[in-house]
Order: sequence, then C-alpha cells, then structure tokens
Amino acid sequence: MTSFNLLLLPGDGIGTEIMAEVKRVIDWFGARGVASFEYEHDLVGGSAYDAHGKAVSEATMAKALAADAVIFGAVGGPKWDGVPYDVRPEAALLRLRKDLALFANLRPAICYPALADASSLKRELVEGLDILIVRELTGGVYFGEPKEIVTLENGQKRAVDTQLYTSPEIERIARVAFDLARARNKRVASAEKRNVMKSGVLWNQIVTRVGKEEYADVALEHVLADNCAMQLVRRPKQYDVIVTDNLFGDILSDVAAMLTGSLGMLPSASLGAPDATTGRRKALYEPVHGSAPDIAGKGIANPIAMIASFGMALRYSFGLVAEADLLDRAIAGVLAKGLRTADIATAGTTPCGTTAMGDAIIAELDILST
Ligand SMILES: NC(=O)c1ccc[n+]([C@@H]2O[C@H](COP(=O)([O-])OP(=O)(O)OC[C@H]3O[C@@H](n4cnc5c(N)ncnc54)[C@H](O)[C@@H]3O)[C@@H](O)[C@H]2O)c1
Ligand SMILES: CC(C)[C@H](C(=O)O)[C@@H](O)C(=O)O
Ligand SMILES: [Mg+2]
Repeated sequence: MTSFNLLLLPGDGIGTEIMAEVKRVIDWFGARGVASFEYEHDLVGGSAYDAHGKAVSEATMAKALAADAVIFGAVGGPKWDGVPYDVRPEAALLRLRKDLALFANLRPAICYPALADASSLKRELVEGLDILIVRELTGGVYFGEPKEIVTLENGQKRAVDTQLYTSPEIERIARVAFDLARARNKRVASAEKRNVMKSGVLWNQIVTRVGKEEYADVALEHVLADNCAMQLVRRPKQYDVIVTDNLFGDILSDVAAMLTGSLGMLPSASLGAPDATTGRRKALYEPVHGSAPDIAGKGIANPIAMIASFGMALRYSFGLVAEADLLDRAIAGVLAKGLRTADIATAGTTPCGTTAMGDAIIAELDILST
C-alpha cells in the first residue's frame, strides 16, 4: 500500500478547530485502506512565535520540505498584532510558499446546489457556479524587493512594496491555467491591470503568446482586474478559469468565496513544479480563509473549506481521484440534508457546530461507501 507523509500545521484561532475535523477525515480514508497516511503535527504562526519566537522554526521547515503534503489550518490574530513584522504569524505561510516553491495556487469556487440561497447574491446568479481561480503565489508584490519603510532626510517616511514579475514566472502559471482549462470548459480569463502597471503589460503579452502558441484550443480573454471583481458579482458564471497575479488572486478569491455562501467553503491547493525524476510536486493544502478571531474558540467554525482542501490533496498529490470525488459527494450530501454551520445557515434554520459538521461528513462517507 502506498504511504504518504503529511505534516499537519493547525496554526492559530479556528485553525486548530478545523484541523481536528480534517484529521478524522484523513483517518477515515486511511482506515479504508486505499493508502496509508502517516502524519505529524507542528506549530506554525502565532503559536510557534509564542513557543520559540519565530513564526516557523527551521525544524518545521525541514519537515515541510520532506512531506508529501502539508495540511495547513490558518495563522494570525490580534494577539500578535504587535510582534515584529519579520516574525508575524503570516510570515510563516509566506516562507512555506516561497521555500517550497509553491507557485500555483488553485482556488475553486463551487456553489453546492443546497447552498444556492446562502450566497449574498441571487440564486440564479450562483446556482451551478463552478469557477477556478489560478493565483500566482511566489511572485509579485508579496515578494518583490525593495520592500521597506524608510525615513527621509526631512523626517517623513516612505513605504515601498515592489510588484515584480519575470516572463518565466508568468509563462509557468499561464500553462497551469491553460492545462486546467483544457480539462474543464476550455476558457481562460487573464486578469491584470495593463492600463496602469508595467507588470500588467508583460503579464498580458506573455499569457497571450502562451495561449496562441501552445493552447489554440482554449479560448482566452483578458480582463482588467477591477472589472473582473465587478464581473464576479455581476455575472460570475461567465468565467471558467481565471488566472491572475498574487495580490489580485488574493482579493478575487475572497470575492469568489461569497458566491459559494461563505469564506468557510473555499479550499485551496498550492503546488510546485513536478520533480524531474519522480514527477511529484511539493504541495500545501489550506482553506482560503484566515484564523477568524471573531469566532475562534466557540466551536462554530465551518470545517468544510479545510476538509475540501484535503480532498484537493487526494486529487492533486495522491492521485486518489475516486476518493476525492467521494469526499466531494459526502460534503454535497450533508449540505443537501440541511446541515449548516452558522456562516451558511439561512434564516429560520438552527446552525450546527464544527464537530457536528465533521460527524455528519464522516457518517455520509460511511453511507456512500457501503
Ligand atoms: N491562510 C491563512 O492563514 C490566512 C488567510 C487569511 C487571513 N489570515 C489571517 O487571519 C486573521 C484574521 O483575518 P480576517 O478576519 O481578515 O479574515 P478571516 O478569513 O479570518 O475572517 C473573515 C470573516 O470570515 C469568517 N470566517 C472565516 N473562516 C470561517 C469559517 N471557516 N467558518 C465560519 N466563518 C468563517 C470570520 O468569522 C470573519 O468574520 C489575520 O491575522 C489574517 O492575516 C490568515
Ligand atoms: C494570510 C495571508 C498572508 C494570505 C495571503 O495574503 O496570501 C491569505 O490572505 C490568503 O489568502 O492565503
Ligand atoms: Mg486572502
């Protein structure tokens, strides 16, 4: 039986609560005998800072580099607002992404049929929605240098962030988007701001060339990123795959989350390039949402984004596609039966807690697999 090594990094706030549920799902698949999942836990984010003054230790980084997949909860929270910038909780996530070279971030926004009324948009706009945001994750303004606050001679301060992209960085993320679109509805929308930014001009040129030379069977359109945000709430089903840079992808995916009912519904996969000899990709799976300090510790967080992120690990890291489909059907099944955490509950329904949602998904897996 194939054995996979997972590193579980629950993080802070609701990260620990949702990780408890996904662990039960991992154990369920392990017990089913399709593969064996070995895992260990470690600290990351604010909890790691509290323990050893760094948001991620070198030992944790070494384990992450060696793992078949990292399963990540969420980091951050008001407790660490005052810690130095370089060791703030979020720095851990950025270092993991950069050092594991996880340049391709897949953020699918799917509106489950039972949740068509949970979105803040009208049912007809979101019913049947299935779009995929492909976000570049290791470049752009997140990592460009210089990145600093300097004090000028006159005593004023100047803050600088640098938006920086090279043509190979754009080429490889474009290919990921086009390849994924080929297996879907063969449409890619590339979002940038070529009207204002040089990086947008280059992004547009490279995506156009890759599309023309290598993916003539995939329809490509270009959209300015601000218009794309507007189109996502106006007529989201016009899109299939959206490819965009690191910062626009961050923002557009939070917008897309609300189309599905809640930020608590959106999973993600962060993937590196396939290894030249083994074909394996480094990977990290995490919900799109954060540590939700406003609801942390109450046992009411929605664990679906976290559980569906493990579903993406089954699909993209372990090649267990039937199992990934089974987990998706289990999630759809509990929603169809009316189970709702508070974030997706509609007026008049009684919400369930995090553990009850985990229980229901496990029970549904049992039903669907017998
Ligand atoms: N990947 C990550 O670790 C990650 C991602 C985003 C934000 N953050 C960090 O999280 C902290 C809080 O950020 P924020 O409040 O802007 O964003 P957030 O995503 O944590 O929360 C935004 C809103 O969505 C709700 N929400 C989020 N996930 C939910 C879930 N699973 N179930 C139910 N409701 C959910 C929250 O209660 C909150 O009202 C910050 O420190 C931020 O930097 C971390
Ligand atoms: C926590 C933060 C660094 C992160 C980002 O900005 O990429 C988050 O918002 C996300 O969407 O994954
Ligand atoms: Mg974000």
